[in-house]
Amino acid sequence: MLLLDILDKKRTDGIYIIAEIGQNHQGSMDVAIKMIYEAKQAGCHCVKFQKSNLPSKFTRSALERDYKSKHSWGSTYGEHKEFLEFSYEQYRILQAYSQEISIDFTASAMDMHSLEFLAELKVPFIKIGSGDANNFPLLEKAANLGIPLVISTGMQSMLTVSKIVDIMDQANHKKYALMHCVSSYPTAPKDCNLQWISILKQRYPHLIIGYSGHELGITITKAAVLLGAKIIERHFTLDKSQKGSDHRCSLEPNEFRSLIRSIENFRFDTVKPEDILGLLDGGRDLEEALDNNGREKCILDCELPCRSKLGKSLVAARSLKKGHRLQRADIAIKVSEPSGLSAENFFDIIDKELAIGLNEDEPITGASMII
Ligand SMILES: CC(=O)N[C@H](C=O)[C@@H](O)[C@H](O)[C@H](O)COP(=O)(O)O
Ligand SMILES: C=C(OP(=O)(O)O)C(=O)O
Repeated sequence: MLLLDILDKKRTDGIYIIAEIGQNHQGSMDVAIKMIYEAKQAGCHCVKFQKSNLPSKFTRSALERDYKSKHSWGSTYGEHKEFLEFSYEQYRILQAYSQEISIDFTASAMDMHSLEFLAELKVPFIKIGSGDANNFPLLEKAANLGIPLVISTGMQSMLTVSKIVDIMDQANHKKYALMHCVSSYPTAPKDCNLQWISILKQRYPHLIIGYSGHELGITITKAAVLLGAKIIERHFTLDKSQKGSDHRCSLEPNEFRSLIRSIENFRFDTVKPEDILGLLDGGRDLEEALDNNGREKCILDCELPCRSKLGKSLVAARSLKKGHRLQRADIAIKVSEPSGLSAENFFDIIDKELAIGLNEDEPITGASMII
């Protein structure tokens, strides 16, 4: 399998292409099957879905909040997500069809239950999306399962990235890649910060670095490959004009085909940014995408809406009394409404004493604890 060969450094010439079907299937198995077929025809190596167990990923109030958007499939966010979620049985059908036509099949594990389910399905690798890159217990568990991982780093600081690497090291897990990603839909060229691919490569020369892009078009993704990204993930759609948050920044089958054809014709390893502009005949957009203004990887302003909608918080895993000292099992990591302390603080609050009682799913904030 190409991805494993890339992770094992047995192949330095191939680029692994993931078609992120995500929730672009509109809740329809027929559409999902057609998308898998089209992704295979376009030359993609893998189709990827997003698996959530809704009460594990979201607090009750996050599921109950109104979701008024032209992209909404329900009146609450929970109804919307329920409409787009395939069952375990449906996943098995999609996996079997992918096997039949020889395309890799996987999903992002968006909570512990989904991680366990995907491990049971024996997918070739599990994706950890940007929303869970700071979900350290999920990363620990995934690493300890020994399954190859592809971990996105959107909405995260460099400090969080270094913690991800520490967690993988502690578990002695070596089969994983980090994806440069900006969680803004679509990402404006000036926010793409493609040079962070080079920075990740310099900082972690032993790791495979990839790119999960949300920009419009394919030129910036081609530049990511020239900068050394070995795994490419783009959202896939049959028609960009459809209802749904991700269609606009997705690629249609012909665009994927054209991206893959270009990548196959690249005959260089890593190219200097100044040469990429000439090679790709790039204009202003590419220039902006390649310029990170000397910035260290950080959480970008354009990512704040996504972080506030889908970023994970620390919440009470069960009802807890005032005065209780927090233990690992007391803390769950969920999308919470309102939000609590950001998930990357998980280890910092263990053993802290609660200043107030908390009900299950209530956010844990600075004010919840005696410091
Ligand atoms: C951060 C993250 O999970 N992002 C995912 C992957 O890129 C997206 O596909 C979201 O699931 C999608 O944009 C959510 O849209 P809505 O809120 O309309 O269901
Ligand atoms: C959120 C996801 O991806 P990314 O962060 O790479 O966009 C995902 O794969 O579910």
